[in-house]
Amino acid sequence: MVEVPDEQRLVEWLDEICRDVYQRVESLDGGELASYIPELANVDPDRFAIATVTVNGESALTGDHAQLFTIQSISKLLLYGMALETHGRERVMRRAGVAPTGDPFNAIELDEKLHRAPNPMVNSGAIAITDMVEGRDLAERTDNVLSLFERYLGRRPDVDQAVCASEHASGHRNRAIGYLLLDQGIVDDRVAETLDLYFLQCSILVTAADLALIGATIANNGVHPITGDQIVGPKVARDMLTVALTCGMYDYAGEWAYTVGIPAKSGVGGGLVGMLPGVGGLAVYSPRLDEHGNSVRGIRVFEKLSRDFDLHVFDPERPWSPET
Ligand SMILES: NC(=O)CC[C@H](N)C(=O)O
Repeated sequence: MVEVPDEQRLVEWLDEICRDVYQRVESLDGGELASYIPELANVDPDRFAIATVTVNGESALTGDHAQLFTIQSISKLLLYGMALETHGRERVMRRAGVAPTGDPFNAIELDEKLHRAPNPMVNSGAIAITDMVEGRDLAERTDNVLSLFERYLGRRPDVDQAVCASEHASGHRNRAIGYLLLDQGIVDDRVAETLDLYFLQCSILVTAADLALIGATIANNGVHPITGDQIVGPKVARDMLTVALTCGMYDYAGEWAYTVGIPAKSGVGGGLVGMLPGVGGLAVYSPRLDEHGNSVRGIRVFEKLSRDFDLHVFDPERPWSPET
């Protein structure tokens, strides 16, 4: 059983283990920058950050933790939480189920029997969920999304306009998904606007430290570790964690749940955030991706930490299991 220090020394310990794993993983230079959205290839491939924030709001930050990058698919998790809060589980479930697909995140795929997207973490489900953002027009709906992020981050985030324009220019597959959702009666008849909003949410700029804070909030039953605000209800946080564990890593989700066992969400911008329930959030930024669209170094950091410290949520030796 791994010995973890008490609350006072926890953050120092986290700092130490993150610095150590950072050094061990830094030399890994496999993977490619995402280029199907051309603007995403314009980042420094060597950037690397590891950030942790505990449920008490303490943080340990290593490497390029203040570097901004686009959140991409990690936004899907936050929007899913907002949809559950605003519309309730039943209405959300009518649009997106909770079945992992085993297919790439941008597969043009619907559950034809149930007339819904497979899950909210792949593009079809995410677009169906973004369609649920309330507001009379794009400006109002954008404002709602940015306000949601503001509650998690403690500041209103910026949007990378170049990436957003690039997504817009190259997003034909997402457009195809949007219109398929309309054809199936899953979304409302404002697909072009909803896609604009989806491109925008993916282009929101965050740091690894921001992601760790988001993770810590979700891991803390939806209570923000610093402001103490209830950002999402505990049941919604539970649903977010569950879907993150089963679907958060796209077609790598099964292997991820099996080997790493930490609810997590990745994005093609190179961000990866994991939630350790009751403990905190752990985030990595490194933009070189594997064939699934997950950060290569990000995966390695989580694999090592999970293995070395028994962090799998079902690990009987887990240092922070409820009974300890
Ligand atoms: N996996 C991702 O991060 C995908 C998000 C990206 N904006 C897309 O829609 O293709």
